[in-house]
Amino acid sequence: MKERSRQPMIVSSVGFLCLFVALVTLLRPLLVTQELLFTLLGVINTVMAGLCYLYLRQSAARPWHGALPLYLVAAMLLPLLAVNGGITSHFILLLPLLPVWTALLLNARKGILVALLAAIVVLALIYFAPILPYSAHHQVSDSFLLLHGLWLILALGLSARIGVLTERYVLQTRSDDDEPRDPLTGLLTRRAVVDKVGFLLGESQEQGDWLTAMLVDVDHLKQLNQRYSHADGDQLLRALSQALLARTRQGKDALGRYTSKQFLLLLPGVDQGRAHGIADKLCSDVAEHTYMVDEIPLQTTLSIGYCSLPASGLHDPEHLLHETELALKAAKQAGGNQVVGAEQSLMVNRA
Ligand SMILES: Nc1nc2c(ncn2[C@@H]2O[C@H](COP(=O)(O)OP(=O)(O)OP(=O)(O)O)[C@@H](O)[C@H]2O)c(=O)[nH]1
Repeated sequence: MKERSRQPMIVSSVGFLCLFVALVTLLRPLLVTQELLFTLLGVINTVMAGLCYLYLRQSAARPWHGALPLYLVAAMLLPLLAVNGGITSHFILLLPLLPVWTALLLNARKGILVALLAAIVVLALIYFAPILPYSAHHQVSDSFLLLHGLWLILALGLSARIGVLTERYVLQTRSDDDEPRDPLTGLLTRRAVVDKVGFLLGESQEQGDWLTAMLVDVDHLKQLNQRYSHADGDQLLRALSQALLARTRQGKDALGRYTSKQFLLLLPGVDQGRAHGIADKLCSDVAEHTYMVDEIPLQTTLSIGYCSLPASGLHDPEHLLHETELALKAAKQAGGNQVVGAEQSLMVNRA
């Protein structure tokens, strides 16, 4: 999902939610007789959504903003379900919208997680049906409740799948110009390249292939900045990012500036053996190269940590990035100018 376009979508969806809840609260008593309690809950929900909307409109984008509307909906929906007959409540029909909405606001993996959580809520509502207030449990059979629950769980599964397809469509149709770029190097920003980890991991698992994540750190940049100048350091970072970019396969690999002096390279279809070869070659090429910056010959070295995950097994993006960071940490601790793979780094960290 696009970093820059997500915030307006979050704000407008919370605004829409606020309007929807306010209208239902106002109009529903005109159409059906209902307890005062529902109007009260509706008013509370409208105020909550309104406050969230005002907050989102006024504040700068934050990484957790995408999750805010989802917490809001959970805070609105769960009390309504608890007092309005649980699984037989018509409010439950809103539940299958959540996974696809999560995929749009966050990512498809979180959408799948929300679908699982919602399925647990459905099962809990079936279990607690006899004690829920206003429950239609006494008017319907247990088998009806189970069938209704099954239908909802299927709808949640379908919604999660639509979320996955939507995310894939957006990522595939996004042109390079739309991607958020780091101003110094022109590479993808940290957020944009981390977004790609989940997408590429999902693709490699579907295709039964490997995915390698490689973190490349520039050694002793502080020393170089102090000896020459920060501007020279900037130029060196630019030259290194171009050297890395030249090694990526267009339309396949992804490269971004992960931290100020670290680059994240994502290599789909590359296993441990190939990853080690690529990293070794990169390390030695950079160490042997002399970069001309303002007519000053500069030399530097790189430390590289990588982690290659096979298609088998359940992996998530956080796990892949964590293992890669550990591998890089091991390479730095061993003195820099070297390559460490995740398995090696685990051995180093255990020792
Ligand atoms: N020129 C330049 N320097 C940067 C940039 N971002 C961070 N730095 C510098 O990178 C240095 C990082 O310092 P350290 O964390 O000690 O890392 P290091 O000097 O590379 O040492 P090791 O990581 O141990 O090899 C600091 O001096 C920062 O000022 C940047 O965008 N441009």
